[in-house]
Amino acid sequence: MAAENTDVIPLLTPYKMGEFALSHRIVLAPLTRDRSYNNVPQPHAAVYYSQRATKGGLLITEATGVSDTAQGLPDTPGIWTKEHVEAWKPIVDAVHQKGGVFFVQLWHVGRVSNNDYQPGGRAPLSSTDKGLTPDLYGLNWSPPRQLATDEIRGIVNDFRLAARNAIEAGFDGVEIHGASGYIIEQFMKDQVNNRTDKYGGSLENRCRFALEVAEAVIDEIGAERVGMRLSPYSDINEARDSDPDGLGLYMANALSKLDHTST
Ligand SMILES: Cc1cc2nc3c(=O)[nH]c(=O)nc-3n(C[C@H](O)[C@H](O)[C@H](O)COP(=O)(O)O)c2cc1C
Repeated sequence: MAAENTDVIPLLTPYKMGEFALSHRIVLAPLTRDRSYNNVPQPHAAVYYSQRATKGGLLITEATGVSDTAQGLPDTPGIWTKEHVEAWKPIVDAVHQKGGVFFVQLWHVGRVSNNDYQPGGRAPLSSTDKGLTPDLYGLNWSPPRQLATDEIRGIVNDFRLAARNAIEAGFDGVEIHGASGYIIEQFMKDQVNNRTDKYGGSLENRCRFALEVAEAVIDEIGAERVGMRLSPYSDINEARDSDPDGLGLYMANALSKLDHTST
C-alpha cells in the first residue's frame, strides 16, 4: 500500500480565482454581525476583519445593504451613501495591509423585513405580496409589497451603484447575495414567485432578475470582480424551489456565459 502523502495540506495550497492569486483556500464566509450602527460600518470592524486577514487569503464581508429598502435587521452595514463608502475605506485598508483579498457581499433582503426597517415605515419590497409566516424564527415580519414590473430596474440599479461604491471604497470585488431566501431568491424560486409578468412563471423568467443584477454589476466593475452566492437546495426564509437541480444548473450555466461579456 502506498504511503499517504502527508506533506501537502490541500486547503493550504494556492488557488487562482480569476485574476486573484490566492495563497490558500480558506475563505472567511460572510457573517452578519449587527454592529454597524445606523447602517454605518464602525472603526472596530477594521480590527475584526484584519484579525481574520492573511496574505493572499480571501475574505467576504457580512451582508451589506445596497439601498435604504434593503434592510431587515438592525445595524447591518450599507454601501449606498458617501458616508458608508468613507466608513468602509479604513476597514478595507486594514485588510489590504495584511495582504488579504476583500470582497463585499451585496444584499437586499426583500420581504425578510419589517416596516420598522423600511424608509417611511413602508412595506418591504419583494417579487410577491405573499409574506413570511408572521412569527417565523420568533421575529416579526411585515407583509411585503409586490414590485411593479417597471420598478424592478430601480433595484437592479441599486446593485450597480453599490458595486461602483464598493470599488470606490477599495474592495477587490463583490459577492452578490443570491442565497438564503433574500430578494434574489424571492424571484428565482417557484414556491415564492407568483408573478405573471416577464419576471415570473418559467425558470428563465424567474432567473431574469438575478441575471439582470449580475449583468449590471459586471458591466460596472468587470466580471473578474463579481461572484454570486446561490443556495438552490435551501429553504431558509421560506424560499423553496420544486426543482433545485434545474435551478442551480440553469444559474451556473447562465452566470458562466456572463463571465466573458465584460472587457
Ligand atoms: C451569525 C451568522 C451570520 C451569517 N451571515 C451571513 C451573511 O451575512 N451572508 C451570507 O451569505 N451567509 C451568512 N451566514 C451563513 C454563513 O456564511 C455560512 O454559510 C453558515 O454559517 C454555514 O457554514 P458552513 O457552510 O461552513 O457550514 C451567516 C451565518 C451565521 C451563523
